Amino acid sequence: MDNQTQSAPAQPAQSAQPTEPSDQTDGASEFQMGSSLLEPEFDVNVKLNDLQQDPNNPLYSVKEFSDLNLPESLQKGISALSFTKPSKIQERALPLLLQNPPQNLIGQSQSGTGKTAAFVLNILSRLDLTLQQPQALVLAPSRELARQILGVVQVMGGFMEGLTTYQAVPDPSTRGQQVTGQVVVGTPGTVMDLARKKQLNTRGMKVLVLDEADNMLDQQGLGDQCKRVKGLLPKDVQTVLFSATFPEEVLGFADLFAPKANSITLERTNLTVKGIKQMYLDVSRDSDKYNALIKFYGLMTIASSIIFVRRRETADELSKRMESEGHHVVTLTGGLDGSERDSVIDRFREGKAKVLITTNVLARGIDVQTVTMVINYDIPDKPAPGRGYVPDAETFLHRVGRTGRFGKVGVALTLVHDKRSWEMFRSICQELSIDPTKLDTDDWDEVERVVKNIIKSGRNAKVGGTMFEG
Ligand SMILES: Nc1ncnc2c1ncn2[C@@H]1O[C@H](COP(=O)(O)OP(=O)(O)OP(=O)(O)O)[C@@H](O)[C@H]1O
Repeated sequence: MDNQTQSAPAQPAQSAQPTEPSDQTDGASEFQMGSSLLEPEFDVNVKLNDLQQDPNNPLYSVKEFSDLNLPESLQKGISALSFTKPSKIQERALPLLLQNPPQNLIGQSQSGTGKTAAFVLNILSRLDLTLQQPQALVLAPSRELARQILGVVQVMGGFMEGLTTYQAVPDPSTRGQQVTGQVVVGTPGTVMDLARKKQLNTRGMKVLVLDEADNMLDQQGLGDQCKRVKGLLPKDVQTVLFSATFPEEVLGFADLFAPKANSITLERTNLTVKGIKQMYLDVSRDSDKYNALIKFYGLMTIASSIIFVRRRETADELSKRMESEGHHVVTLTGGLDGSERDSVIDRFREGKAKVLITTNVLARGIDVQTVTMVINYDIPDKPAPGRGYVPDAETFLHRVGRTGRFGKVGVALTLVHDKRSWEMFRSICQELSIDPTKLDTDDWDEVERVVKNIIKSGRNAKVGGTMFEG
């Protein structure tokens, strides 16, 4: 597979993933939406329309895409994706991003609200298609996210004659290749490597985007790489940082990374997505978590589900055990090589695999619209100087945000098994103002009924309308 692609007019570019225009931008095909449990297209659009009329909803906007002064080719790209109206972040960020001279932006919006399209439209509208050189760079924390973003660039830019892209993720088949793609999307390590080997010319770069920016700047290794990459770009590069979370301490260095940026931020109490129904199961021992998981297998396969664990080893053990008992699952961890990872995520997107076990490597950004259930098999934690490991509310929010995308509903189920895990979960819920529903392990039929009902409802009918009270 070639990392460098050129798009033909009126035809989305070829990429690592098929990129047919559909409302699933990541290359997943329509058939995934065909489950009898999912609503007819018409109902889905009517409900999305309702959500977009509600000023309290993150998908609300007063404007139409046609009000945003985008070139016709991009309007066509938007239509190819079946987007009818912008979301709040798209409506607010695009005018700020598109103004000249270009200004930096720090943009925050809940998971699944369309941040990718906001920064991709800005990039595409700033390209000079007559120049065959890198002009925009997007950095993402994982290979899978970089590939997904590239897919959006290619579909959205599918009507721009001569658009070229480059996927900068580790790939032995492209060793030594000179990068000529106008839009480069990759992980910081590979991008730095390409620049060091002079395969990537950074002098013509006009836009730099950090997706999942808080994560990229916060982690020591990644943050250093991002800073080094930025140091290679022209001084006046437009720097754009996007994430669903920007903890206070990160906003400090975000300002240094994107000086004088316009900013769109959210109140801490407003971070959660209302369509994601939060539930938990209280089991008595660590070993009972497995049995609880197995009880959920049927519900997990109604559409697609992701199970998050803390360690690669747990992912491997769980998958071996589940497979040996006849449950079909796939696993994606940093322990696999690049082509294996590509094949796992592609199968999951295509609906060929319905249950994915993974670590935090896929906690952020991944957009697979059929995911109706996220399971926190282990509660996310992070190291804190002098305090050991503490609950990680940001990662929790990103993990559960793999469901409930763009107004859809989803279930987030967290397993607690002892005092410590209970306290960690409680602290996360408090921090995020989540009021989870306890599922009763004595009545599995009821659990099944409740969860099925949520999954069946497809779209969150109205903001604030909770399925469970108390
Ligand atoms: N205006 C729109 N109308 C309809 N669907 C949209 C619109 N904008 C984006 N989407 C769809 O919404 C889904 C979520 O978008 P996206 O992945 O950009 O979310 P995000 O805000 O980046 O989420 P995360 O914080 O999890 O990375 C995608 O499937 C995308 O195609």
